[in-house]
Amino acid sequence: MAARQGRATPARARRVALADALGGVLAAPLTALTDLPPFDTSAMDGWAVGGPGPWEIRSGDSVLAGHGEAPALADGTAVRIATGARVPTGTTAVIRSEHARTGPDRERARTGEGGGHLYARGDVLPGQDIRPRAQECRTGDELLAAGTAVTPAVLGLAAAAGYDELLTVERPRVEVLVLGDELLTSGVPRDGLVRDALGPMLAPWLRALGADVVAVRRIGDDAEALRAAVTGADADLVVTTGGTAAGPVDHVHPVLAAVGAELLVDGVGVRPGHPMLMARLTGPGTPRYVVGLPGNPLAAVSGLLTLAEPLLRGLAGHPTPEPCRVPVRDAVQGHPRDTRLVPVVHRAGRAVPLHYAGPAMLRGLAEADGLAVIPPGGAGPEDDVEVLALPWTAAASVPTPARGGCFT
Ligand SMILES: Nc1nc2c(c(=O)[nH]1)N[C@H]1C(S)=C(S)[C@@H](COP(=O)(O)OP(=O)(O)OC[C@H]3O[C@@H](n4cnc5c(N)ncnc54)[C@H](O)[C@@H]3O)O[C@H]1N2
Ligand code: MOO
Repeated sequence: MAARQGRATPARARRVALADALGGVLAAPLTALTDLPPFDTSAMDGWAVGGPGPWEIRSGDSVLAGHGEAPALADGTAVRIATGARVPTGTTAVIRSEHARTGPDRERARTGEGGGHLYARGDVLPGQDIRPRAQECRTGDELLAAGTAVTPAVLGLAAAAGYDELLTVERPRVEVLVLGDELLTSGVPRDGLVRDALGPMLAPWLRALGADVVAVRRIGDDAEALRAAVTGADADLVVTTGGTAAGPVDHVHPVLAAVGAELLVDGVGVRPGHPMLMARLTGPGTPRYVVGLPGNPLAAVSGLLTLAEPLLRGLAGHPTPEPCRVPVRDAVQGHPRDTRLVPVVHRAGRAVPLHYAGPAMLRGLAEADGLAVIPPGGAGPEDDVEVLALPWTAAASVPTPARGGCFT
């Protein structure tokens, strides 16, 4: 549902300099602005030759990379050429320096004129060591599809193909509203107050998911302040933390009802995180979304991975990744009706469940590289389970074709 909503929302595109495009997503196909190579190019340092040898060496002349077009090469002649240089018209092959020898011409030697002839040490095949123009692509060829993630390699290809800027999907703008009167922003817990663990965690996490986090605001348990923050946010997505349950100061549901938001998800069968929600705010412009994360920190992460991440992925134009399935090393207790998410770490091709996986705990998660999806009733040793990757480990994971799983 979250992924579908994200994909259905029209993406905004913007032009960015190559140097600023890393990590973005192509908003349009990357088509070649040039043939590649743009001209017939020597692949080796050596000799450009015309026709069959031996060849008379064109003296006083070398064809270098980056130079304009050299004079045409007549049949039976050769000229020194460097790797990357444009081969002169009339060139039928390039011979590497180590595959040729030069010999003074008898007549020139006799007259003391110098110069000489070039002899191949082996067979010379027509076209050898010439990279023909457009070998890699022709102008207008589609090199990469819209939706491709901009990696360092994509930047290199785009530059080679003539781009100074790329059209990328604008990063979804996200505001984070951290709710709760009991939260401290520094020091150790005291007098019933606890440290805000979500503010410091969510902004970088959301950035790693491709979001532009425009603000992290701390709001007490104050319905009016929450209403003002939700309606006044200049963002595609507002992520709230805490206040999703039905306690006396849990204001998320009443505020969403008061502002006429449409609840798309109102609680899920997953532990921790069952009170998570997603809503759409209607109004002028593109739809804005609210994802309400429960206050318990691991419950918040559960909502982050299962609601906010797929929504953001859709809004940012990222394709949906293939699910990873990995065998669990140890039995994992399940919930009788709901799915459980359990922090795991990959060891020797197995997902090892970690301790300290309670809804209010981050100790297991901080050591984890994924969250295993444990079906109702639990999983036995060696059962294959889906593992949700964490953004900082997802980049390092590779699919294993045999089982379709992912191992870091
Ligand atoms: N009667 C019921 N009570 C609760 C239920 C239920 O089904 N019936 N569900 C529980 C579950 S499960 C969760 S999860 C929480 C969700 O509650 P809220 O989203 O309303 O969150 P809060 O009440 O605001 O906080 C819960 C807990 O988390 C701590 N918290 C909140 N924000 C932060 C933060 N930024 N950093 C660290 N810790 C935070 C807060 O102090 C509370 O301890 O509801 C249960 N109750
Ligand atoms: O959903 Mo609660 O997250 O079980 O802690």
